[in-house]
Amino acid sequence: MEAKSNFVPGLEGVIASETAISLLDTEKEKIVIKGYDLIELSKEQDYLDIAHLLLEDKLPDQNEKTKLEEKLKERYAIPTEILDIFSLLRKQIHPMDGLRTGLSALAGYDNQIDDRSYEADTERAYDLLAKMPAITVNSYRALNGKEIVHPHKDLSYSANFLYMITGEVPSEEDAEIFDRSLLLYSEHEMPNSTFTSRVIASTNADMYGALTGAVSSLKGNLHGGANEAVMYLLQEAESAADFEEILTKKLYKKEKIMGFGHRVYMKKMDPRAAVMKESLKELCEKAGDYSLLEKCEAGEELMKQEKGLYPNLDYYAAPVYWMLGIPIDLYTPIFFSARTVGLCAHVTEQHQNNRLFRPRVNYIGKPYA
Ligand SMILES: CC(=O)SCCNC(=O)CCNC(=O)[C@H](O)C(C)(C)COP(=O)(O)OP(=O)(O)OC[C@H]1O[C@@H](n2cnc3c(N)ncnc32)[C@H](O)[C@@H]1OP(=O)(O)O
Ligand SMILES: O=C([O-])CC(=O)C(=O)O
Repeated sequence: MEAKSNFVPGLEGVIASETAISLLDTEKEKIVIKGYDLIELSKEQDYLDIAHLLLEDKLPDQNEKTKLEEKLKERYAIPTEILDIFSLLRKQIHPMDGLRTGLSALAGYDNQIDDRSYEADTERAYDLLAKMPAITVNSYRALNGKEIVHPHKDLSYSANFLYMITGEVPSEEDAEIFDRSLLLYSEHEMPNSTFTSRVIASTNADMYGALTGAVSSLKGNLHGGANEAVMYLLQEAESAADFEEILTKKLYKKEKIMGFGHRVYMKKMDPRAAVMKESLKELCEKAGDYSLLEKCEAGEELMKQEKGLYPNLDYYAAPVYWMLGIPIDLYTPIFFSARTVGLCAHVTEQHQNNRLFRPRVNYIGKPYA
């Protein structure tokens, strides 16, 4: 029997790809995006700056930024047939499944679907970036029996996205915080969903197929689905003390606590979570209600003491979304929507420098002759 000795469960630490897009540099404690530190970028830049950086390899100047905003606004609308498809979906499904269907159906409207050139993939990425808010929000609305909502072109990209979600033009502060969350979710090296999209793209499959697979990956609660799970958990508790008790019981039963731990930052707090925690503080201060922050901090302290585990981005993005008035079952679709641009960059890179992913196995089945 052929023995394979280099098996690593979950491919932990295995280098799966070469990339010029991003790196989690654990020694320097930086999330590197195209040579920049994502946390530093989050202080001065907005989500569309990062989108430009990811797709064009440079931060935009004012002229490029204006052009990008105009280009996206021209492409905001999604085909009416896709809106019809949303209305036919079974109402019980999760909005991530609605989003997946809409994204998959978009492939039918791409007249250059067989073109894998850098230029065609980049244009496709802009198209997807432009259309994700309408797909995300309108699939959710159709599942909830609500009228479709059209983009508000006088608003910025993120303010419009939040407006489409809540139905109200957001304050400048709320739009900024929402934008920051999109920026933090935009790209993160090689998580399961990015790996999935690159594996699919490596067969020469198109960008829509690769991203549709990534939606399925990101929906799982060990990945993007954790942000919704965190909010349901926080809702179970009436106070910080109550939250500690709930978590203690779960730990006793050896259950995993959503929003804690990370394959790469296992023994440290995800730096993105620290930024979202500050945003949560701002929102609590504005509301004059610190109860959610108190629960989160109590959970953070308990998990540090009991398990030596720290919050990941989902732990603090969830209460921020709650304070922004976002329905819980949109949290994971928003994460995916924000990640679209990073995924598109990876699919484009994979198409440009491709070798089919086709690993081997360690056979542990019945003996054979
Ligand atoms: C933005 C994002 O997508 S970030 C990820 C969001 N996902 C979550 O928050 C889900 C909760 N967290 C987890 O399940 C994990 O920490 C993951 C999936 C993120 C990383 O998983 P892995 O690297 O495979 O670590 P693994 O699951 O093997 O955990 C190692 C140990 O820590 C424990 N552990 C890890 N995370 C947690 C947690 N959230 N709660 C309780 N225990 C945990 C495990 O039980 C395990 O303990 P053991 O060795 O005694 O069995
Ligand atoms: O990197 C990971 O494994 C998961 C994660 O935090 C992300 O996708 O943002």
